[in-house]
Amino acid sequence: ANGPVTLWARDPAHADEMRKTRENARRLPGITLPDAIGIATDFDTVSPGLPVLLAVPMQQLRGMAETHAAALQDHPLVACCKGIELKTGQGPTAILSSVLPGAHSAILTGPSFAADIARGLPTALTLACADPDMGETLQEALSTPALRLYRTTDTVGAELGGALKNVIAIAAGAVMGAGLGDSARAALMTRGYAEMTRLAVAMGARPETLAGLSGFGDLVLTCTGAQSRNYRFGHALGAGADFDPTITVEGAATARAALSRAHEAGVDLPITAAVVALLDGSVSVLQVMDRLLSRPLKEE
Ligand SMILES: NC(=O)C1=CN([C@@H]2O[C@H](COP(=O)(O)OP(=O)(O)OC[C@H]3O[C@@H](n4cnc5c(N)ncnc54)[C@H](O)[C@@H]3O)[C@@H](O)[C@H]2O)C=CC1
Ligand SMILES: O=C(CO)COP(=O)(O)O
Repeated sequence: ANGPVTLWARDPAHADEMRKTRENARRLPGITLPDAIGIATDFDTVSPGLPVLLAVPMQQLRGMAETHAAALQDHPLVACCKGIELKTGQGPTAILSSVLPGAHSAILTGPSFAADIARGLPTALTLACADPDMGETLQEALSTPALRLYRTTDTVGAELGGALKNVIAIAAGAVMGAGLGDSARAALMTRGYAEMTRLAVAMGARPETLAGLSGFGDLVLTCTGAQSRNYRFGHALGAGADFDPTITVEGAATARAALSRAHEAGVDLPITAAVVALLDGSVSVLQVMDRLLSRPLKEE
């Protein structure tokens, strides 16, 4: 809507197909790419200074940034991924700073299914950037009449909200897949939100960021929206059904990464620990629920 925009793809055959059909049939079927979107396989065709949005899975962000470091360093960088890197415990903006020292980076996160945004449906997101001036510039450049961006300088809070809600969404899906009911899901979402806030605040986040779009907002969407891959993956786990292993499910690696960060910080994450146990296959959903329900009674 604010074009022109260049869509970069690493696979030349896929880029050619999208140029011919004006559709990304593999990732976004049924949406015609607007004329203002050009398709490139060469990063160098993007004019220096224009923001680059990095929409790759979390565990691939470092490798992608390293491969294209020379081309990326002249651009403001906006990470669109949600998660914590398994091998370092870092979030997207810390990864970009470590690969590209001196790079200006931000994170775009919040409740949004790509297919909804592509259809022009109303959506509100969080743009987090430590540099307030750059945050304001990006907020204006990326907002459209249907896509409303709120800004914050709390990158830690925005990143952790987006990362941790995926873990809780797996748990919510598992509860529903196992037939434990809407009330159980509501309990899990609420205690999950407490857990997300506990870890994020221990990592330096502001609690009000977690209460915003990037935390609470995205938790609600992902734990209730059938489009969510994390929710659907959890649902399959709970129902004992198969799930296509090629689908990106960010919460799986992030659950493990969050748990090790929580251990270091001395923070208790019972739901995240339960998700990791489920992923390991060491317990069933019913055993996990029994464990959670039999914890000592305490104040809310
Ligand atoms: N799909 C959605 O509705 C939303 C996705 N996100 C986040 O965006 C991130 C990406 O998700 P999706 O685009 O949905 O995943 P996806 O799996 O559908 O697509 C990821 C794309 O990245 C490419 N890719 C993977 N590794 C790469 C590498 N090393 N170098 C270059 N390209 C690489 C893949 O070929 C693919 O085109 C995730 O962290 C997700 O949580 C955030 C909000 C909404
Ligand atoms: O982050 C998302 C919605 O805000 C997309 O969720 P999934 O990755 O679970 O599909």
